Amino acid sequence: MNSAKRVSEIKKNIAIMGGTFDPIHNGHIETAKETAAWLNVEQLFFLPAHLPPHKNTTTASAKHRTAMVNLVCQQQSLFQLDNRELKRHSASYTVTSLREIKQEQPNSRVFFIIGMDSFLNFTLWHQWQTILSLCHIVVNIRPGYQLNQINTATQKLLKSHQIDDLAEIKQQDAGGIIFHQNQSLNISSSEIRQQLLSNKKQNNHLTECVHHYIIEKKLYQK
Ligand SMILES: Nc1ncnc2c1ncn2[C@@H]1O[C@H](COP(=O)(O)OP(=O)(O)OP(=O)(O)O)[C@@H](O)[C@H]1O
Ligand SMILES: O=C(O)c1ccc[n+]([C@@H]2O[C@H](COP(=O)([O-])O)[C@@H](O)[C@H]2O)c1
Repeated sequence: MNSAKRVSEIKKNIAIMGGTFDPIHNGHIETAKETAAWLNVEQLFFLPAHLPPHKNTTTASAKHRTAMVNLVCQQQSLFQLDNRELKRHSASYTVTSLREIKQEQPNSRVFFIIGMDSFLNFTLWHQWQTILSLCHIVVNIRPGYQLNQINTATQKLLKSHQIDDLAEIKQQDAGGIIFHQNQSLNISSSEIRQQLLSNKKQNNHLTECVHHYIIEKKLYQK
């Protein structure tokens, strides 16, 4: 085999964290940093959902939510915004975004990062089997959500797809599910929206630029 061929076969690892980010908070940011370090990737893409498939509504518009994610990305070179879902006007199915990403970067190995709460419903996701053919799923343990809450379909899925070793999952292009235990912060966007309703001046769970943006644009008020 010549060296050009060997180089072209080297997979680029890509980490993607999708979410509603209504708003993006330190739980997302710290989890993203830790998981990126653990996966040993130089870049992590935040993928804000325009119309989150399993949420009836959002409080802030997709434009504002994406703008807040963008502010965080501008502060840290590790992070990059992927705003492709903003450009689509139908439900923001992950499978559609992953198909596009794999088409753009066929030589990549994609790690899609989700929290345990999202994973508990994974077998309800649109074309979840196809998702597993396009990426690996990294599930971050999140306080309050336990693996013993999974349904039978997910238990079956884990039997055939769970991989416990990071080195082993990197041998495959896709189809693995791996759990990651990090120093999860017990924070959620819904709690933060509640806090913002009662005390707008200070919030320890938001980065300063995001908090400023929220105040400036008068988001999450009554
Ligand atoms: N504190 C956290 N630690 C680890 N993962 C998290 C945390 N908060 C959110 N996530 C994960 O990040 C992704 C995007 O989450 P999302 O934007 O829905 O935030 P959320 O805090 O769960 O929002 P909400 O409270 O409105 O449901 C999901 O996969 C979710 O599981
Ligand atoms: O594609 C789906 O059917 C699907 C269903 C639920 C959630 N997702 C994705 O999972 C990520 C986390 O979603 P959420 O609703 O917890 O913010 C985000 O990227 C969503 O688009 C995707």
